Amino acid sequence: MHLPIVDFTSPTAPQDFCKSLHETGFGVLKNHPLDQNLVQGIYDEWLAFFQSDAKNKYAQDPVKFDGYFSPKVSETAKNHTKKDVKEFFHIYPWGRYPTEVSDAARRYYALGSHLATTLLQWVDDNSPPEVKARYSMPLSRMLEGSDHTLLRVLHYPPLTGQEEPGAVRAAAHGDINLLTILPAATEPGLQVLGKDDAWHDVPCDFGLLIVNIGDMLEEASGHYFPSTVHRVLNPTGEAAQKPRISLPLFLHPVRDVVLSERYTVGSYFDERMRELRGSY
Ligand SMILES: O=C(O)CCC(=O)C(=O)O
Ligand SMILES: [Fe+2]
Repeated sequence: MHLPIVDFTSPTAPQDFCKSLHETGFGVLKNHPLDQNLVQGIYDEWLAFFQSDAKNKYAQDPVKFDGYFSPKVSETAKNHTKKDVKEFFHIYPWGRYPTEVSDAARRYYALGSHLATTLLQWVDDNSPPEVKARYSMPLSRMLEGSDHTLLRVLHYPPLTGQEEPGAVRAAAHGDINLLTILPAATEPGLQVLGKDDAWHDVPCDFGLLIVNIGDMLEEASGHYFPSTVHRVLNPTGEAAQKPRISLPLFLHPVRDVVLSERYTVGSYFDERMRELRGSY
């Protein structure tokens, strides 16, 4: 499996990027407009936040889904039984936001959402006519007026050796949403499952932006754009002593957007949530 690095500023970027999304479910961009200093600043201040007790003031709301998810309540991926070795904070525009950090993550949320609109326009423009005919509205408009888009700040703590056997940083899963954008994390570890059934490292040089198709866009495109399974492996050797921070932005349309003949965004999401609960 080949994951090409597409130069955002190249005249052929939209086509190259969408070819990669179609063939692998992933697209990797360099020279993109999201400011690296902003991303680095978020990594630094949120690592300090996760290393402090302040996080416990923001315990997650089980209904609204915002706030701090400790390793004890962290996710179990679909069809897995062990909890991932991670903790995270969910940022929504209407949700809680720690006073201990600057507004950088909020600014990133807005910039990332704006870039996602451009990328969805690229996807729309480069969908074959029979795929495009399936979309109930232009893809870039699917995010309009939505406050369901989620910025997740993830902290994978250094390994202690006390982890439950078989538990990993992020077990193999597909993302539920439309599209995910993810700046290269502070450490490697992200892998994607190829059509060859083998795991491949996703390029992780600092400054790259990784974009992947979620289940909702797979459904809306009649599977032309695949939502590819990915995972984050536990590091070994010296790297096991290092924390890892990552910052996925999960783009979510409003609930009444029609994805396909079978699903709206709302009915799709509810079904996936029921399945997830069933797997606990
Ligand atoms: O931490 C990463 O690199 C990826 C995280 C991820 O796939 C997720 O949270 O859905
Ligand atoms: Fe993911």
